[in-house]
Amino acid sequence: MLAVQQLESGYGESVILRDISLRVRAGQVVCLLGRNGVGKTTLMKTVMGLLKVRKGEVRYNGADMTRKAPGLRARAGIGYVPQGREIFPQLTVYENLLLGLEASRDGAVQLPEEAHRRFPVLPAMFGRRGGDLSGGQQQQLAFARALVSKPELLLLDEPCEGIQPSIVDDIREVIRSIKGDGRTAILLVEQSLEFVKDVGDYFYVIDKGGIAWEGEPEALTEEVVRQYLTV
Ligand SMILES: Nc1ncnc2c1ncn2[C@@H]1O[C@H](COP(=O)(O)OP(=O)(O)OP(=O)(O)O)[C@@H](O)[C@H]1O
Repeated sequence: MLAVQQLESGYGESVILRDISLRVRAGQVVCLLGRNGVGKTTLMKTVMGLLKVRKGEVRYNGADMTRKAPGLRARAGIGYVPQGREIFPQLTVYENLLLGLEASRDGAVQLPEEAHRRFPVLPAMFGRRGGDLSGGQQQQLAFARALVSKPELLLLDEPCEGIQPSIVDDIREVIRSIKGDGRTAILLVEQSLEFVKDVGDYFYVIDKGGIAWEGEPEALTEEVVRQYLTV
């Protein structure tokens, strides 16, 4: 469903990604790995349309998205949970969730049950300001907001960063249950190898601007980890 071909992207003069090709198939959880600063977030932003593609292309369900605006990609079914969550601190939890409807493809005006079924802690906090939630709760809110539009592809950038273990477990369960439903594919950036090995179907390792390694969970050996991931 997502096909990235020979993508080049970066900021100003600096080219961060030189030649990235990868695929995400329907219902899969595909994990992006790589040392700090190799460009994982840059790739997520480029797929979402927040950064320009300089060379190469991004195709989604066969359509060329390379020059499309982020809003259009969202309405085509791509959801995004950015690193650092980016919820609206002044808006309530409920209002933050309502914003997720902007990307709905079916013109829905009410929150689908989907939005909080997977995060049972949220309804009790609907009236609270987003900014008053803990980091872990904000992460759950950002995740739930992205699910409001029922995306077919979800870009999840480090959902467990700086989160307490019990919420990491909740997020793991949500990813597993999304995977179980088979309606939403996930492109996941996450530092914890234990976590990605648990939920991932396929892995890409970024190094020096390109895909240095790719494979299935069984192939992600200690040696691969040493070569591309250990600092
Ligand atoms: N807005 C920006 N302007 C200029 N350079 C940037 C910007 N954002 C990131 N970079 C640079 O791009 C490179 C890739 O950053 P990116 O955040 O994509 O890496 P990452 O693999 O996601 O890292 P991490 O694992 O630490 O989150 C880094 O060298 C970073 O300093």
